[in-house]
Amino acid sequence: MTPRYFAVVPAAGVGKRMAADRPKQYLPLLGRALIEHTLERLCAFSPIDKVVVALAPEDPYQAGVKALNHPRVMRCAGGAERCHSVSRALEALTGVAAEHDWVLVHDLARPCVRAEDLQRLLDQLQGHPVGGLLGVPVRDTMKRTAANGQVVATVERSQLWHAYTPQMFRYGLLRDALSATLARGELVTDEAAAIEAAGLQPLMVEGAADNIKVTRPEDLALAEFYIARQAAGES
Ligand SMILES: Nc1ccn([C@@H]2O[C@H](COP(=O)(O)OP(=O)(O)OP(=O)(O)O)[C@@H](O)[C@H]2O)c(=O)n1
Ligand SMILES: C[C@](O)(CO)[C@H](O)COP(=O)(O)O
Repeated sequence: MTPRYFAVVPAAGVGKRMAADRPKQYLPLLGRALIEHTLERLCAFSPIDKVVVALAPEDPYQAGVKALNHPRVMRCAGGAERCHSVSRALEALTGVAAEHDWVLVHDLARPCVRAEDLQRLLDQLQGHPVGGLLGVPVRDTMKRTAANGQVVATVERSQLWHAYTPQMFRYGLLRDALSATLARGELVTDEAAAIEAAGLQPLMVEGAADNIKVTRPEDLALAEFYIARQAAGES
């Protein structure tokens, strides 16, 4: 049976590292809240049937967000950590997604994601037994330090990647791997880590480096720069 595609969007963070007057998903980006950009891109990608957005239960800002009223958007309550928010969004798909359907987990905080990268993920994972994620190769020399800041090693970088999102896995596999991880009392910062903990190997799919996560204040200007470059047709 042809699998369907669902997006899960963790959007319940408080943006501590942004140190702004509101959660970063509601900060202006080119005149619109950041959340509008990310959800608009996901809703415009036609293979995606539904977008489940995990929001903070007490979030007073969501009322003004146009994209949250898109017919394909569902909302659910997020959790204390990103992995809890993802787990709750997967629960919200119970009875909606079939076990073999694909779930693309994408950070709300990544508004620059390109449609061509979403399509590349679908194309390259179509027949893959596990699933995978977008990422970019590390470009700098990588060092490991001790707690005191002293460099203890140079890490061989030819097989090192920055893990990005979306991270795309079969619904049943991701749900079970993540719930097993959480049941062990472990926290993971991405979905691939839960899949790896289940002894499986996700496929890394190289994507555009401009699919950045807006984390710190300077990232807002960077995201605006990248979105403007994309609009001008620059790769
Ligand atoms: N309990 C949480 C924490 C984070 N997120 C979401 O996970 C994505 C990536 O997390 P991050 O960039 O760390 O966002 P914040 O947790 O808000 O940032 P900070 O760590 O600086 O507070 C964001 O879209 C964020 O909204 C979430 O849904 N639920
Ligand atoms: C999922 C992620 O964006 C992959 O790099 C990253 O792990 C999120 O980390 P955060 O600390 O929750 O932003």
